[in-house]
Amino acid sequence: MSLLSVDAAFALLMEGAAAIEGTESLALHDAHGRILAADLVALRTQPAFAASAMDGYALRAADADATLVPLSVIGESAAGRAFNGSLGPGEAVRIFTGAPVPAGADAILIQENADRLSPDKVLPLEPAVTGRHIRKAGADFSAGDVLLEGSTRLTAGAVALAASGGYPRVTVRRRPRVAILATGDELVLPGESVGPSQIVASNSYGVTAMVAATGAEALDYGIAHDDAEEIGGFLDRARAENVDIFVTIGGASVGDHDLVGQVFASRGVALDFWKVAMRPGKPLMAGRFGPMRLVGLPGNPASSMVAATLFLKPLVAALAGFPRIPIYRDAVLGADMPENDLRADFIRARLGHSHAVTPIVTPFGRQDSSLLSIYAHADVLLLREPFAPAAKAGDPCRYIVLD
Ligand SMILES: Nc1nc2c(c(=O)[nH]1)N[C@H]1C(S)=C(S)[C@@H](COP(=O)(O)OP(=O)(O)OC[C@H]3O[C@@H](n4cnc5c(N)ncnc54)[C@H](O)[C@@H]3O)O[C@H]1N2
Ligand code: MOO
Repeated sequence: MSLLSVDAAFALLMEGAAAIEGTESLALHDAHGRILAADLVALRTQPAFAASAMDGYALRAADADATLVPLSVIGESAAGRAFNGSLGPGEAVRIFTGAPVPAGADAILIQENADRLSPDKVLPLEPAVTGRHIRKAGADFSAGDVLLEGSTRLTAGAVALAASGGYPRVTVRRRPRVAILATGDELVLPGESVGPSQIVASNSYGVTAMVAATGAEALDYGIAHDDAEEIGGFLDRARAENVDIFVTIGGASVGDHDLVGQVFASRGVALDFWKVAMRPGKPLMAGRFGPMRLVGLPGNPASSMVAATLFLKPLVAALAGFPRIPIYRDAVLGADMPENDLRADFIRARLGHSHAVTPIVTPFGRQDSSLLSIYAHADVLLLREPFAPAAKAGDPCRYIVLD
C-alpha cells in the first residue's frame, strides 16, 4: 500500500464515527466529565422560597423611609429555621443570609445600616428599598425547567447544578471501551526485571492515559509476544468483551516480526489504510472487525503518541459523543526550518510567548521517534506540511497542543 495523506487517512478513520449506543446511571460524584444521556429537568424550585441575600432585618420598606423611626424586633429567621409568623407595620425580623423572608416583609435592611437599640428595638440608619436583597422563589430555576440539555458534558458546575436540581444520580452515555495491547518479545512491564536486549513497555501507559482522558474506558491488555496466535487471541478477547476500539502498539512495520497486519488479515479484517505520509507515525493502520474498530499504532514511543494524538484521540472523542474540535492553532516559528519532503512532520516543540499576542513554537533539536524524554517535555507538535518550503523564524505556522 502506498502512503496516504494525513487528511485522507483521517477521513477514512472517522467514517461513521458517532456516539455509541448505551447509557449508565452514575452517582453524581462519579459523573464529572461524562456526557448526559438526556435532558435533566429540575425536580425542585431553587430557591423554593423568597430568601434573604444578606444578614440584617426583614421589614416593610415603607417603615424605613426617610423618617427612620425605630421598629419592633419580633423574631428571627435563620437559614434552615424560618420565622413562623407574619410581619406587621412597624415590625422587623432579624434575618440571616439564605433564610426565608417572613410574610409581610418586602425588603432587607443590611445590619451595617441598622442600630440595634435593644433586644426588641432596631433603628434603621438608611431608608430600605422594596425588593432589595431578596432572592425571589425560583430565581435560579423552577421545577420542570431544563437544567442541562442531553449531550452536555458534565463540568464541575453542571454537577453542582444537577445536585441542586435534586439528582443524587444521573444517566450518562456509556464510554467507548478501548483495549490497548503492547506487542513485542523485547517488552517487560515497568518494575519487572529487564533482561539483556529487553526494554520497558511505555507506550501503553501513555496511550491508556490519553484515551481515558478523552472519555474512554481504557482496558490495558498488557503485553503480547511477537506471536500471531497470541496477538490473535487478544483480538478475539476484545471482540468477546465488546470492545469498541482495539489498539495495538508495535509490530506495525515491515519487519519479519511485525505481525499485527498479518493477524488482522488472517481474521479477515479489511484494513481501511496502512501507512500514512507522516513523520513520526508512518506505519499507522486502521480497520474494522465487525462492530469493533482496530487501530494499529507504530511501536516507536513518539510515533505511537503522535499517531494516537492525531487519530485515536479524535476517534475516541467521536465515539464518546464529544463534538469535533479543531486541533490546529496558529503561531509563529521560533527557529528556521528546512524544506519538507512528502511526509507531514509533527515536530516536538516548546510553546512560548513574547510580548506579541501570537505564541512562538520552537522545535527541539532532536526529533528521533524513540525519544520519550523529548516527547514528554514537548508542549506542542509543530506541523510542517508535506513539501513545505524552507521557512524563517517569525514565519506563521500551525501546531497541536499536547496534554
Ligand atoms: N525497513 C523499514 N523499517 C522500518 C520502517 C519502514 O518503513 N521500513 N518504518 C520505521 C518506522 S517509521 C517506525 S515508526 C518503526 C515502527 O515499527 P513497528 O510499529 O513495527 O514497531 P516495532 O518494530 O515493534 O518497535 C519499534 C521500536 O519501538 C519499541 N517499542 C515497541 N513497542 C513499545 C512499547 N509498547 N513501549 C515502548 N517501546 C516500544 C521497540 O522496542 C522498537 O525499539 O519501524 C521502522 N522500521
Ligand atoms: O515515522 Mo516512524 O513513526 O519514523 O518513527
